[in-house]
Amino acid sequence: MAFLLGLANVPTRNTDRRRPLTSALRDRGSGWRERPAHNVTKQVRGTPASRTFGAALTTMSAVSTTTRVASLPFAKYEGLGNDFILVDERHQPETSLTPASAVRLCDRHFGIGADGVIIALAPTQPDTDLRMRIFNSDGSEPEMCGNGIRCLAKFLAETDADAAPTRRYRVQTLAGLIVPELLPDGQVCVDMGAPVLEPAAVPARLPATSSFEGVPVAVETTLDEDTARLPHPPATGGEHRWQVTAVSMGNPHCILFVDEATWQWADAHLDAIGPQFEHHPAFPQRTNTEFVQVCGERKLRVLVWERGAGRTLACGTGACATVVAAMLAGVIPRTRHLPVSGTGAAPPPDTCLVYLPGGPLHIEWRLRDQHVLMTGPARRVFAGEVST
Ligand SMILES: N[C@@H](CCC[C@H](N)C(=O)O)C(=O)O
Repeated sequence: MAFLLGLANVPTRNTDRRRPLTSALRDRGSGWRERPAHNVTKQVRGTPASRTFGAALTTMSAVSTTTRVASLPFAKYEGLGNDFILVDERHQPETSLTPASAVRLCDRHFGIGADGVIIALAPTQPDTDLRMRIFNSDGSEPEMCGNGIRCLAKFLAETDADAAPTRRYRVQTLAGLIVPELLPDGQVCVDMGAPVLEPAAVPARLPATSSFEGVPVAVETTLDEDTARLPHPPATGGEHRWQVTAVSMGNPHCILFVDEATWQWADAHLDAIGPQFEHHPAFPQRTNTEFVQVCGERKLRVLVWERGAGRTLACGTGACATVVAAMLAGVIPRTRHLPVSGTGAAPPPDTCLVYLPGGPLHIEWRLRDQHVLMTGPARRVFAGEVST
């Protein structure tokens, strides 16, 4: 409540000089209404009576200033419409924010509005530049966030006014070391590490149906357990069985390859069916869910329901997990390009285009080390200060 009062009383200061805050908010449709700024100055210029009233307001404002809790500088970024509040706390090893404050900041009506809050902290491991923590908009803490880490890299470079044409950051996350790199064209390429495929490690209570390099994997496994409770597209007459592939990119993903009609049905009913997959007993730590349609050679169209955030416009870890699942399931080929001696030609990478509602991501599942590389945009929307 203290936060809400603070937010109502204190005009947010737009520290991004390039753009007025209110126009940025209006443009992005953030749902944050423009509040009248302190109009005390106007009132003190009126009649003696209103001058007194104005003076009283000034005092009230001063009182609320002294009782107000800390003001938190932030910047809001988006990666394909997956939006985050970025906070720089690299001067300390632990964050001052709590899951509850993250929920309030992410609120699209009473807060700044975002899918999550990302905090940059001092590193606690050698050979790393910083530690990242992230809270989903429901206050839960995921292990990783693909779009978020691109936003983090841009935020760090812009905060530090880093003019270097390329910049790599070695970021400590709950999913291990992740390395985003700013490219000269403004995009960010992230080495997301290798996927985790063993069902127990995803974690998913699903039987292994196949193996990949000696590791058991749950590929296109029927969600038998509780199938009756899951919704079914009407066209299937209730006989539909959901086939899922479980992949972790540090965080769990449940990937479903569906036809056009089912994709459209899932899109129309996502708010109802998303939570049923997210909380399905086969995923003991809940799951992100991707409904995927193959829409061309090495092109996938993905609808996302995120654990802890609901429907989002994009999910970077989801796009990576989807490409891994598609190659494991043989939905798209994984070409074993071996360098041909003598030609000198570099083998074409196993790259896919993943179309999310907010736009496309380039994803490569690299043969050399099984790492997944994700390339896409990240952009500052506005910056300001908010009382917490
Ligand atoms: N949008 C993110 C994923 C954020 C975390 C996710 N909601 C979870 O709980 O695992 C991305 O771009 O990867």
